[in-house]
Amino acid sequence: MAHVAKRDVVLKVEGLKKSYGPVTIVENFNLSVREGEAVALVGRNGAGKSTILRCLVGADRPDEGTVLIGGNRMTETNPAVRRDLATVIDDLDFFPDLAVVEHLDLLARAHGLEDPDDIVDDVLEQVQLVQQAGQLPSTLSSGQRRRLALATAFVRPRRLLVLDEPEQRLDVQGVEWLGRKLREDLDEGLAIVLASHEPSLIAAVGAREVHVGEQQ
Ligand SMILES: Nc1ncnc2c1ncn2[C@@H]1O[C@H](COP(=O)(O)OP(=O)(O)OP(=O)(O)O)[C@@H](O)[C@H]1O
Repeated sequence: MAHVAKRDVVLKVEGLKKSYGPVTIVENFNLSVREGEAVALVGRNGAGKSTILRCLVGADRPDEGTVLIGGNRMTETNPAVRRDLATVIDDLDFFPDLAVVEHLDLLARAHGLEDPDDIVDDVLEQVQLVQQAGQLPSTLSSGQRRRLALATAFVRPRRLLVLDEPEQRLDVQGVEWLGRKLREDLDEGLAIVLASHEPSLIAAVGAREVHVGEQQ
């Protein structure tokens, strides 16, 4: 069904520039993403997709340009930005002595969810880690660790979800699940930006493709 109401812009990036030493990786990058919209950054290895994502989430500081999330300027310390933004861009560092379920429980409570137990159970089921709920992160397979990383984003409130190659190390069913899950998030009004090399995921999510690094 077409929504008549105009959807809010959740992410606005203007004039982003990032160099490492003398090498400019990204220049004059602009992006606007509304509620219920997904954008996939695509392009060759080294094109600058992760660099852009790192600037969006405050993990790296752009040399020029502005990043607004929910109308607030991106700084990691801004609580309004942190409330709106869920992100999985690197392999997460987990607490070595906290079990899978304890990680998710901690995050859900830290974000003040009313029913943390229900949400944690639900997400554990979605990422198929129910049987591993009591295991420590070091005992998980690499794909299971990836699922736990994704679960940390799904267990908390969010308006904007930023994911860097979320398909990494997921099996075929996992990639299919992720496509459905992101589609559901979009239907609930979330905005999503991902970098991906997996056309089937981009298609399943219905993401608008933005090509990075092709002007050089
Ligand atoms: N901290 C850094 N110092 C120097 N160069 C860097 C740094 N981080 C990234 N680069 C360089 O910036 C370029 C863009 O890297 P980036 O990780 O953004 O690419 P990408 O599009 O995400 O690639 P991939 O598809 O391989 O993940 C690469 O040439 C990389 O070597």
